[in-house]
Amino acid sequence: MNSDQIQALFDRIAPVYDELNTVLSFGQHRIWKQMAVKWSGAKPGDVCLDLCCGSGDIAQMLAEKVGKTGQVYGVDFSSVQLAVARDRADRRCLKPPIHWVESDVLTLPFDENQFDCATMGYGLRNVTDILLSLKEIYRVLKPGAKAAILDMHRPNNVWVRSFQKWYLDEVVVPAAHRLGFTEEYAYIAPSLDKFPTGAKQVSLANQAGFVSATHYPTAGGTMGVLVIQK
Ligand SMILES: C/C(=C\Cc1cc(O)c2ccccc2c1O)CCC[C@H](C)CCC[C@H](C)CCCC(C)C
Ligand SMILES: C[S@@+](CC[C@H](N)C(=O)[O-])C[C@H]1O[C@@H](n2cnc3c(N)ncnc32)[C@H](O)[C@@H]1O
Repeated sequence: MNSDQIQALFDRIAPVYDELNTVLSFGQHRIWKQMAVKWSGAKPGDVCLDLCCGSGDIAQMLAEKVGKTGQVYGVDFSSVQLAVARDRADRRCLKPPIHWVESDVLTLPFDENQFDCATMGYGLRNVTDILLSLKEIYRVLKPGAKAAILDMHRPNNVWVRSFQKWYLDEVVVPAAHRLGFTEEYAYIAPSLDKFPTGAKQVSLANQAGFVSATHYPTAGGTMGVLVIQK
């Protein structure tokens, strides 16, 4: 899929996105997202960036962490996801208010060395150029700052991998089919098949210039968080 097709896909599924994530992950996605926020090192007063923010779960968690002296920027190229994000955050009257930015994360509209931390949830697997995306994150982070990148992962254990494939094909796609989004959710499995493993992600992060990079598998290896430091 090219970038326009990915953007259109996330525009289309925006109305069902949050609820399906909660149902299909049994609410666990919020725990995985909190892990990424914690490992990004976000603290009160920080200026943080949430890339591929979608409907804004992680940006909201960052806003709670940085408090009213901090700032949070949520970036996504799907205007419909951003509208959902803005609406959800407005209803919570968060302090600080989150700056919602419509942009491609491969060409971020920010100067270099601007952010104290960054997060990305389920975004890296969807960008068309992973190395370029990591280089852009590197460019906008301050020296010493960290980013935590959460995404699905292919587990090493063959039984868990079989379960994951079965779950995606036989639970996720049929659930989405009932809502009219078969193709959109059928895209997850092949995108995961070609997504680099944790070790390869570490190598790409090093290539992008990060001084340290560690991949932490979670949820039996079906998810992973790549933690990188500039
Ligand atoms: C946060 C989740 C999904 C995000 C997501 C990412 C994408 O790239 C998409 C692309 C296209 C359409 C939708 C999405 C999308 O929603 C929720 C995770 C749901 C997973 C499908 C759940 C996978 C669960 C694992 C097999 C392990 C289950 C462990 C559980 C604790 C029992
Ligand atoms: C699976 S959603 C994740 C949303 C949110 N981070 C979460 O964890 O729920 C992926 C998001 O990445 C966005 N995205 C994918 N590629 C992008 C790109 N190149 N630039 C900006 N946003 C992108 C999509 O529009 C979508 O909202």
